Amino acid sequence: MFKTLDDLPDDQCVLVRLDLNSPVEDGKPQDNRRFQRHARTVRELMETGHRVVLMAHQGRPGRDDFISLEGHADILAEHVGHDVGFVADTYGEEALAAIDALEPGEALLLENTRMCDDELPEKEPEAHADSEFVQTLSGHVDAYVNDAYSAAHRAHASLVGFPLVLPAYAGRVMETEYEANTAIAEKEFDGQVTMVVGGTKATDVIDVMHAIGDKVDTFCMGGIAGELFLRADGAPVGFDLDPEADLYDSQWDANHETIESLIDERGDGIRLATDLAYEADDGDRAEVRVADVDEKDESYLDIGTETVESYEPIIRESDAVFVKGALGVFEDERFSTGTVGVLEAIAETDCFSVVGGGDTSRAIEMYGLSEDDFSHVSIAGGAYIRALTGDSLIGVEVLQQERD
Ligand SMILES: Nc1ncnc2c1ncn2[C@@H]1O[C@H](COP(=O)(O)OP(=O)(O)O)[C@@H](O)[C@H]1O
Ligand SMILES: O=C(OP(=O)(O)O)[C@H](O)COP(=O)(O)O
Repeated sequence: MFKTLDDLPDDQCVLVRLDLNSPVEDGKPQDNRRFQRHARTVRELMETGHRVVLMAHQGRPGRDDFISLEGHADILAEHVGHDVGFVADTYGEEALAAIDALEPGEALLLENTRMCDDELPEKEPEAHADSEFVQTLSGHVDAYVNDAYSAAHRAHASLVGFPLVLPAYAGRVMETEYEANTAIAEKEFDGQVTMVVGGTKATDVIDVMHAIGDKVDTFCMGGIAGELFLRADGAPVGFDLDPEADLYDSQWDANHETIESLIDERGDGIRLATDLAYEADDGDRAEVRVADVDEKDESYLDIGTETVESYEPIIRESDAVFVKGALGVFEDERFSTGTVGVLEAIAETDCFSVVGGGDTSRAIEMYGLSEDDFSHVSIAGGAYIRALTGDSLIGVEVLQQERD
């Protein structure tokens, strides 16, 4: 097990890794469950008199959601109930001066860790620990807290480097998500187990579908992942109309062999959409049967109504349902039918259910569903699905290693 905030000595300057990676609309981060959950860790550290230095990432370089964390500091402060400062620097002089000036009970958010060159390359923890980023920041703090369970599957510097250099602890979100997801991975179900797979990060899911396959009877597919499966099944869909967007093509290149072998192996255990929705010229939602598509000339933004109706009875007959990723662009009400239909079907049954993903779990409150209707709502997506396979997460592993 790892040490927690209960083991942290008094009066520390703590470097805390959060996961505030959020949906971005018009260049602004959108409030979501991640702020609310991490606020608990931050508030506890501030109110017990520590000096709190926060690190987090947002988006991926080159994407529209790769933005500064300035707006995140304001949203976090609202949830914490105390001011949270912001400095537009990751570990340069400005950041170090701001850290050194912190008073007990104050908190400061550093700039997007992915703006620092040392952060992103996936490397061994030892190599990250030697980086200038980790060595420099470590010299200005006493301890490291990792609260970012939902990013713990990534071997990035801010997640795996610091625990080798500083006394390291798990934050409250790390602790609760780890306990919940480990317990879920160990659960056995008598009846049908269904996994609803969608979202944009198809690679994260497809990577582990073989390993999860033992536990899951039926996969119901949607989102980008679902369209890639349709392509492997011979439909003329599942590629980028605008190659700049790169939602499909590189994920297809990386995963098509795995997808083809999954379809071969599992046959009917993988349910694909039979119809898809798109935006018609008049701006309304329109639907097309997959069998009638000769050539992809629309972006498909949701599974169709017939598909939702075919997934609902599978969910009603299940003992356990896991959701990873939205089945459509639910943020736009016209394309929320798939995601909301599936969530409502789960909410109406008393099956064991987990909804995962920072983005996907937002659909619950957006469409008037209650968190209480699900057994567990995780703010982790890729990390939770990996945990279900029983595999460890690198960010958790380094926290668990005892150091002198
Ligand atoms: N067909 C689609 N085209 C574009 N985006 C989609 C599509 N289907 C789902 N999405 C998007 O997927 C996002 C969630 O996916 P992802 O980031 O992989 O999951 P999470 O963060 O919940 O783990 C949602 O914000 C939704 O808008
Ligand atoms: O949002 C995240 O993961 P998720 O979408 O799987 O929940 C994490 O912040 C990891 O982000 P990344 O997938 O860009 O490495």
